[in-house]
Amino acid sequence: MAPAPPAASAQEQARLVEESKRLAAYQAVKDHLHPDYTRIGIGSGSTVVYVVEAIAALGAAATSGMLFYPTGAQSEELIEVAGLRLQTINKLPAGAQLDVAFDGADEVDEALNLIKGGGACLWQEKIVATSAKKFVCVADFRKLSKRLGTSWTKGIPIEVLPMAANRVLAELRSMGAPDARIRPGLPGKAGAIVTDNGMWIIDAPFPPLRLPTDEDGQAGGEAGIWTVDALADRLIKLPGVAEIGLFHGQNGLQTQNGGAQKPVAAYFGMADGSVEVKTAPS
Ligand SMILES: O=C[C@H](O)[C@H](O)[C@H](O)COP(=O)(O)O
Repeated sequence: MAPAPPAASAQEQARLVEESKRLAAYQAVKDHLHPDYTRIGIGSGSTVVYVVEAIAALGAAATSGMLFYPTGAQSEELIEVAGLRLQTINKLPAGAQLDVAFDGADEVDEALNLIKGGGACLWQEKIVATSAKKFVCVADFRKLSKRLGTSWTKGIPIEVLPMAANRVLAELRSMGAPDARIRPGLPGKAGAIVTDNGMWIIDAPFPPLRLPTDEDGQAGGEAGIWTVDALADRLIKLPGVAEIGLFHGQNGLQTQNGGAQKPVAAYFGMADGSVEVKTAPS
């Protein structure tokens, strides 16, 4: 039997991950940013950096007629530094939609449900994604998963009003996430992390979330086992919860108030240099 190939060094692994993010972003922009688009949503995180890079690389002649809508302080800065035209989602005329929104994810399941908020951005991301005619997800190979909560085990990020955080924590623990905790601030910041919206984040690790097609696909919280939709519907109703990092429901354009939380397509940069595209079931 041939000896197993040596494991990639940490440095090589990090390079692979960055390269796969870049590949996914460039492909997603190529496929989904049409030249006649005028309103583009830009998400948050390290993968979106490459989305903005890919858009800026098209040149001013291609992008000068486009307005870019951020999902927080980081993407606002990315847009400005790239020389793209910044606009706020609050200025979107009534009844109008973004042509497309690009964003990353922490985990994507086979039905294109997402966990988001690993970088403490999720509320504005959900507003921008659901304001778009089509939402496109960009990610690296580590994010591709059969069920949410399998590879992203830090928990579902939940944005909460600080004065209600302990009440929400108690609810989450009784719902099947005994290790739910308030996310601490980064080094140099005492106390909890504070979001762009002045809220805190609770990370709630639940057992992997089921899909309706699973054998136990009706799981509604018995013994802490949930489907994505049942858990999301319960979480968003907890008093004190501002928004949740589960993007779920239907794919594609759906309501009169906006589009879907789930992407129409998810682009994954793979370790072998290819890009795998998963599209929403019609
Ligand atoms: O809070 C952060 C956002 O939801 C990000 O889009 C998500 O965490 C993915 O980030 P990254 O592209 O850095 O993995």
